[in-house]
Amino acid sequence: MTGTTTGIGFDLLKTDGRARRGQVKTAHGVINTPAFMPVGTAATVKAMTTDAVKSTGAEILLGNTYHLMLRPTAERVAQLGGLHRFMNWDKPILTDSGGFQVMSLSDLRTMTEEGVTFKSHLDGSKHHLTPERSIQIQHMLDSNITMCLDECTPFPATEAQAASSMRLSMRWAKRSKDAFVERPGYGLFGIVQGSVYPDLRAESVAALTDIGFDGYAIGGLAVGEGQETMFTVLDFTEPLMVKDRPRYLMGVGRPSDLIGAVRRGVDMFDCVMPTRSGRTGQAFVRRGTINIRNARHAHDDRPLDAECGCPACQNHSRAYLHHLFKAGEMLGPMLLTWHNLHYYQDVMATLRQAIEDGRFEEVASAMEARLNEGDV
Ligand SMILES: C=CCOC(=O)Nc1nc2cc3[nH]c(NC)nc3cc2c(=O)[nH]1
Ligand SMILES: [Zn+2]
Repeated sequence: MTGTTTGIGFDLLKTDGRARRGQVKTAHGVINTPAFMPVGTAATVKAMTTDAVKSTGAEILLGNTYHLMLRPTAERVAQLGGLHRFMNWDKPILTDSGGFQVMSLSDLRTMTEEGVTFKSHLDGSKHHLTPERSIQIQHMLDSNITMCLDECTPFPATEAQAASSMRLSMRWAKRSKDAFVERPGYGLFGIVQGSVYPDLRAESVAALTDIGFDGYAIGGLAVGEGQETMFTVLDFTEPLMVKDRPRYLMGVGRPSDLIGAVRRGVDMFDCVMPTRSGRTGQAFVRRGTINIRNARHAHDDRPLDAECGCPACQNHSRAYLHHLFKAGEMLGPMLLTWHNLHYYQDVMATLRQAIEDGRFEEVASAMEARLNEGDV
């Protein structure tokens, strides 16, 4: 393959159908895949200490370039030794390029061939984000896995809109690659775009593969298209992707999304669902979801999930968690966040083991059936 970077190692240990069991090797340690990455937006996984995050089984965190460039700035984090030291997380970190969050969080932004100009949602200050600047920021953060600056094509988009958006992202991918400083144990991922159009997705995969990246993310999904469409796009995109590099599906998802995407050959995931919804009182459990604020939990002495080894399920009842949320106690969001992240890691560990044992389909379909049992 032309121009392959060698920063990040990837071993494909076993496959079972299209499901893959592998290991991503970085300067800060190994990531067992399929892997779920908790989102650590502003150098913190909200409501969790880094020890707590480690106890859930997470082996890699996601940091957000957009937030960190605005506050405390990449220069400050670099001055303090990089993001690992700044937040006391010594395992791998993946940072996003900022593109997606600029479009979803900032106001008054303009996109040009050069990059994106926007005003901070914090203080209205003006900022420019180009592929070169995004790569430089992620380098200053000492990110193990850097993401190209891309444009997440909005959904829905016409084929013409999706084509021009994807082709801009491909030009930015080349500029990102040219700006990236190669280091052993550090890598750069390209991002496949093309919306729901097979020819555009194929063109994007070919363009990125030709440039050569340590891994390939699948962007432009989990943007309102729905699970069925997302899986259809994976069905015609994944077979075109090289097998010896990790695949990363951004912004995904609920447990059923994770299971279906692992079945279709995805290795890495990130999503705010377990943390964000944990803070609002929604717990993900093996049989579906529980909204702990619902009155029916007020006197329920059972744990959220009897099979869960997390502190919330080991030490507390649903009634107690219900009380904490009703009382607005900060321990409520902490415990539900902890539970959700622990459960998400249990889902990934179960899928990894199932692939190793050659029982993926049996295990995955049993998990999917339980998720629909309801009456949790
Ligand atoms: C986070 C890793 C690096 O991301 C980027 O630098 N760019 C990028 N982020 C995305 C994030 C997404 N979240 C969802 N749903 C919640 N869909 C997403 C799609 C994209 C995308 O197409 N590009
Ligand atoms: Zn639990």
